[in-house]
Amino acid sequence: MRVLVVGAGAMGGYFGGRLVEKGEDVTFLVRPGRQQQLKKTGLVIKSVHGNFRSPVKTLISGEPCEPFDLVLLAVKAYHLNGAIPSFEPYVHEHTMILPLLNGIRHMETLWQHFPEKNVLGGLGFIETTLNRQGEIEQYSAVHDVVFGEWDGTETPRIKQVEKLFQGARMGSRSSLKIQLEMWKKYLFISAMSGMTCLMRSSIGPILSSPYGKETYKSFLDELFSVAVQKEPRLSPDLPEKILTNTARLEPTMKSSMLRDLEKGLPIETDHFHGTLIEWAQKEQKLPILKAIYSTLSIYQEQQKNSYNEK
Ligand SMILES: NC(=O)C1=CN([C@@H]2O[C@H](COP(=O)(O)OP(=O)(O)OC[C@H]3O[C@@H](n4cnc5c(N)ncnc54)[C@H](OP(=O)(O)O)[C@@H]3O)[C@@H](O)[C@H]2O)C=CC1
Ligand SMILES: CC(C)(CO)C(=O)C(=O)O
Repeated sequence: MRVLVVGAGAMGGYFGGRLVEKGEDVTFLVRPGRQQQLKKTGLVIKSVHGNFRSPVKTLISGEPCEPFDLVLLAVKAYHLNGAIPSFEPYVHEHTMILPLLNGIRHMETLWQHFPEKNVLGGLGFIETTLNRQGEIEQYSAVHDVVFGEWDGTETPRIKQVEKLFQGARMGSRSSLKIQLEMWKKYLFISAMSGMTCLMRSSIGPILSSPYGKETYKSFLDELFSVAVQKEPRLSPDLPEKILTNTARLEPTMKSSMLRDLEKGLPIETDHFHGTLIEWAQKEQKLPILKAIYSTLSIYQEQQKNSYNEK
């Protein structure tokens, strides 16, 4: 299977790199800066599961290339609109697009540009970031990809994707409930990114702080109250379950949004928190969600201004 990884960043670089390590036919669609870096150093993964370094095939949008069988989409939500025209020419009738972005709203964006049958549902569970040298650093035990048909059916092409990932140094599984799994991760990550960025801390100290757990649960209840209107199949005990699972994480675990914020990079708060506020009913108060979104919007404005000044 010919694979195009769109976004050779923290997550795309990691999973794409693991496929290269397995010997799969992988090309990375990159912009010129990242291409230079990859040409110089190769793709470098520094991971708790073992390091890897290798030259990789890169493609700059516009260069001629046959369409791919699978597009592994791993850009940030705020880059999606810019990225779509750059990989569109390499998508044909039978190409599967597997988005690994956090959130839900990117699905609507993809359906506006591609036939629905081309787009799978997907998730990446991993804690990874790019360091100053453009190397991929991966920290905790989890490093899994989950994928499935959006309509929950079992298809031969999903079996092909299963085969692609099997034997690579990473976890992978298909899901017949990918919509629900994406919603659950969306609530989990909205809560985790919101709380870790608000409190500027990894998860352990937040949950053991005086009102940390209580605030976390109230925040999850707010997020759930909006989500369940869009996806009524979500179970009422979901906030409690997410809190329990969050408390089991390594205490040092940070959200990728906090890692980006610490580096002064843009963040996905519009995609996570802003979307939920937009989807809420007018009468829903959502005090914690609005406080977190406001806090992160201030950061976002300051980040844009400091970037413009450079
Ligand atoms: N990092 C993590 O631990 C996890 C992240 N996620 C989710 O995965 C998604 C990606 O996050 P992450 O990997 O951290 O992001 P990164 O910023 O590390 O990587 C994104 C990459 O996309 C590239 N890119 C952007 N636009 C284009 C384009 N038009 N053409 C080619 N490449 C492009 C950027 O390249 P350039 O160098 O050119 O800017 C960058 O390297 C997000 O939705 C995030 O929430 C989910 C689970 C865990
Ligand atoms: C919490 C984590 C690391 C889990 O995959 C994540 O999705 C993120 O920070 O973007």
